Amino acid sequence: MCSYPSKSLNSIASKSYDYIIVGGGTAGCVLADRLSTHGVNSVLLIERGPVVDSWASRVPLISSNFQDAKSPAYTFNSVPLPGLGGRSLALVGGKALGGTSKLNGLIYSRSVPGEYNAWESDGRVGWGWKHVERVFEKSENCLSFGGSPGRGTHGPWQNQTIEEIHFKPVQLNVDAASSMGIPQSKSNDPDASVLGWSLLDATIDQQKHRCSTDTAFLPKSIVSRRKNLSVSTGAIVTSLDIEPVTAETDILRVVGLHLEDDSDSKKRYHVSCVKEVILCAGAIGTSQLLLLSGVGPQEHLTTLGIPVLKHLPGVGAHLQDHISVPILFKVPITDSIELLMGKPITAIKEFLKYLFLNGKGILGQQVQHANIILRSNLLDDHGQVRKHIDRSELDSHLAHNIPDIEVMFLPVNPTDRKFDGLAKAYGAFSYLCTVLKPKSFGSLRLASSDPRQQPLCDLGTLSDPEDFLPLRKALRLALLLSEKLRNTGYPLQDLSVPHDQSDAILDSFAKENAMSTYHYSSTCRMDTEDRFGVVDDELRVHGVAGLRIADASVFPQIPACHLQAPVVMVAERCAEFLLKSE
Ligand SMILES: Cc1cc2nc3c(=O)[nH]c(=O)nc-3n(C[C@H](O)[C@H](O)[C@H](O)COP(=O)(O)OP(=O)(O)OC[C@H]3O[C@@H](n4cnc5c(N)ncnc54)[C@H](O)[C@@H]3O)c2cc1C
Repeated sequence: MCSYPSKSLNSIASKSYDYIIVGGGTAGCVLADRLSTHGVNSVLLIERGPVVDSWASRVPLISSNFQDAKSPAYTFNSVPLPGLGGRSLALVGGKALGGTSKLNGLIYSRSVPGEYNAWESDGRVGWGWKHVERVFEKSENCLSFGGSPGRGTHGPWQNQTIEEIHFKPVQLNVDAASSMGIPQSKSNDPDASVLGWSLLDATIDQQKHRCSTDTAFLPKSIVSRRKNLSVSTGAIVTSLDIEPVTAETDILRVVGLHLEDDSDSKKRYHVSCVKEVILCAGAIGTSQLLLLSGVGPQEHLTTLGIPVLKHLPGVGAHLQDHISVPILFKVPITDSIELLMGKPITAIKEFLKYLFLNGKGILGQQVQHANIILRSNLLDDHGQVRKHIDRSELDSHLAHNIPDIEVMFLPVNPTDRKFDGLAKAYGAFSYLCTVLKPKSFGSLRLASSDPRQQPLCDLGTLSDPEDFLPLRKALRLALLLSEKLRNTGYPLQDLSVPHDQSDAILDSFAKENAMSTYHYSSTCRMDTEDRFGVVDDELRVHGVAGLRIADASVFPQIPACHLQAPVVMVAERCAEFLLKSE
């Protein structure tokens, strides 16, 4: 079997390409495919990590375990976070062709139409739901609801909803939610109400393999065939080559970039760009690279001795993440994913089921099967659904109805905390209570001018006291659900649970237990320069010609969903902008 046709640094060095894409992650693979389809433009995609295509990387559940030594993940700690009493949080992302889509939790979610209508009403021309719906549709091949309004069946990126719920507490929770007046709603249905529980769409293909953006958009067959497309892996871009357009002007233009072997900093390479460079290095990598290249807040760059080419204060100024707080219970080990560790015979059975029964069983699924997403003002102070709700409050197209909390049902311990007997004597079930529209935000700054040193990431978690309001409601809703489970006789036992439901106890529980949802975003927001924006409505970096950004950095605010589908939508949109301008 021939290996992936990745190009060496020597073979691309000193050459010119029409388009150069930095970062072959979730967005970068989409863009590389779209820009090279017609064979007119020469396209170079540069990815820092390797090509990963092992059997394990395709099995949905196994490939989601980013703590496994073989996972193509990078991890590092945030700076100490004042909102969490000085605790740091672990940050995680993908470092491989396909980026974070190689190891994420597989959820495919677009957020509600109101999300994009809010962008539009805030001035982002061409980003309302009526503009982006068809773009979501274009990328996807929806295997479950194909033919439903707004769902695509012709795109390369497959997703499906697996109807079978394996774990009893998940089933009991969706039953409990229904009994509390939270109805089932269809995942990603643009007309569904903003109050509902859903079985989730997941980027799992027909063969029950993970469908990451490298396998969907840039399979070996495409890259081998397209002579105008070069993919180079294991290469880190260390800075952009930016010059004044002419000697008399202060208008800047990107003309190429500098790069090195990721594991060897001795030799430097350069490639030139004829048309544009597009940054797809993720919300952390993209802002880091701009800062390293002298594009960012003047004061910060000067402190590090980096020559300031363009003073752009918005770069790295608005790092956002969803804030998650897990409540954990002990459950019988057979009712949790921990059974794969604690019960070797069951693990072998699941393995054989996956192999020989067309991906059936636990391994062929995502970790998170179902969730509740809603707007917290639909709950009263005790976490109960309000008695009188006006129909207009449920309309998902309205910007002021965007859901702001999610309760995920996880049949596993999602934290890095160790508990005696877990995965041996018992398993874990957790409610991951998440603030989807945090007011808190932090920043990304360089630790040094060394491109290999991780930047200083301040996630800003719980730095805005207003975030405690939706969080308390999410925690109370989860505790109500847990009571309903106990009332059915189900043996839930406390593992990490708030002692009571007073505001003070819930808030301190949140501070002690909050974790990253790994949804970094908005470090190079799409907005005008005077409002701390970094890119305009066609994703062009303010003040630097020939440079765009298309990844999780550009969201004006973090979307109220898991981020990979909106990231792919942004990449598709960027390809449209570029091809239209030819
Ligand atoms: C553990 C985890 C679980 C998640 N679960 C879900 C989920 O279930 N559903 C969902 O929708 N979202 C999920 N997310 C979030 C989602 O996957 C990401 O937000 C999204 O994939 C980010 O896409 P991106 O293109 O912006 O960045 P990435 O996919 O991270 O791509 C960036 C790429 O750029 C490369 N790169 C960076 N710097 C350089 C450089 N200087 N030179 C060359 N290459 C560089 C990196 O190696 C990487 O491959 C999860 C995230 C994590 C970490």
